[in-house]
Amino acid sequence: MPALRVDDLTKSYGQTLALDDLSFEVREGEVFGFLGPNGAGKSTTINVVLDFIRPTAGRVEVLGRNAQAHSRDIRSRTGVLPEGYRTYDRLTARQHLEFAIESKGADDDPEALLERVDLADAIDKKAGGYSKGMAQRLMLAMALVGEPDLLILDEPSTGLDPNGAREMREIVREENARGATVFFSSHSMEQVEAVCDRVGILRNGEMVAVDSVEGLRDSVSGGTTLRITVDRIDDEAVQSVRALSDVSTVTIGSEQPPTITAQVEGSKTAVLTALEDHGVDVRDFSTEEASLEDVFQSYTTGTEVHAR
Ligand SMILES: Nc1ncnc2c1ncn2[C@@H]1O[C@H](COP(=O)(O)OP(=O)(O)OP(=O)(O)O)[C@@H](O)[C@H]1O
Repeated sequence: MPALRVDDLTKSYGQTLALDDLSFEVREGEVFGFLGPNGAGKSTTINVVLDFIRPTAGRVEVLGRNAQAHSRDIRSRTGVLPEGYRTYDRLTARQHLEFAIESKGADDDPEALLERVDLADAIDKKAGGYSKGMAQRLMLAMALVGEPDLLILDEPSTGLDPNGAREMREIVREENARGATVFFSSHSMEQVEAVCDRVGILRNGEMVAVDSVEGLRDSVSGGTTLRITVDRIDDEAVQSVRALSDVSTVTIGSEQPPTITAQVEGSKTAVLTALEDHGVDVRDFSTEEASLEDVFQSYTTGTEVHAR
């Protein structure tokens, strides 16, 4: 049984088609990154999953139950970090957590939860005085109440500094190790890379790719970029590199000493050998994979992106 199953989900807001026949699954026990640019439909999907909004068409099952018919039961087994801040200025962190613990019928210790998110020092301070990052940490602590089977985190790194973002990733790993399925949305490939088993990329309300980070990288990178520093440019040598079946693009840099840059799908040695066979001296070479941001860009803008 998948932890989350979305089937042919469509959501229109008047003329705006926010979700267009969207289907995907999140497996039980995995960390799934839900990526997409602004307006792609991530929050809309999460809001349907939690039954905060109703779909125009389609079906969603969460933890094996229909999202609309069993929303109360689903919410009691799900921890949610919503988009934006929903803290109450006049309540302290302890009071926020006591409220969350009571409404879930859980027995967590507020202080222990706040220690996990590094906010224990502010336990009795009112949330009105919190920074954005502190409010986000408090929201995360509230999501952890009751050891949920499913954690849904909408843009969890919002407002967090690099330390906070790292701690958030650690918590995701800990929760996953405990057995929770984690579904989190992000604009940033970098955020999901470190923790996700699989990533789904949403664009204009449609899933354009679902794969492991490695799989996504392989699918768009067009291979590896091979950058070779040579003693001189020899036209015939360059032609022989272009003629190799594994090589797609070859560009020549005008700096001194000159460089030849080639997109290579297969053997890099064949490229070096082709140059050397024409008497060109290879002084140095380096290889680079496509960055994950390149991968994301290629899926979400439609432009072809090669490894840099
Ligand atoms: N309440 C609403 N009324 C009308 N249109 C809406 C509403 N909520 C979302 N939309 C539209 O639906 C589309 C998807 O929005 P959504 O907020 O789900 O995207 P998102 O991927 O979460 O974006 P972001 O990363 O900016 O949070 C957008 O075109 C948005 O303008």
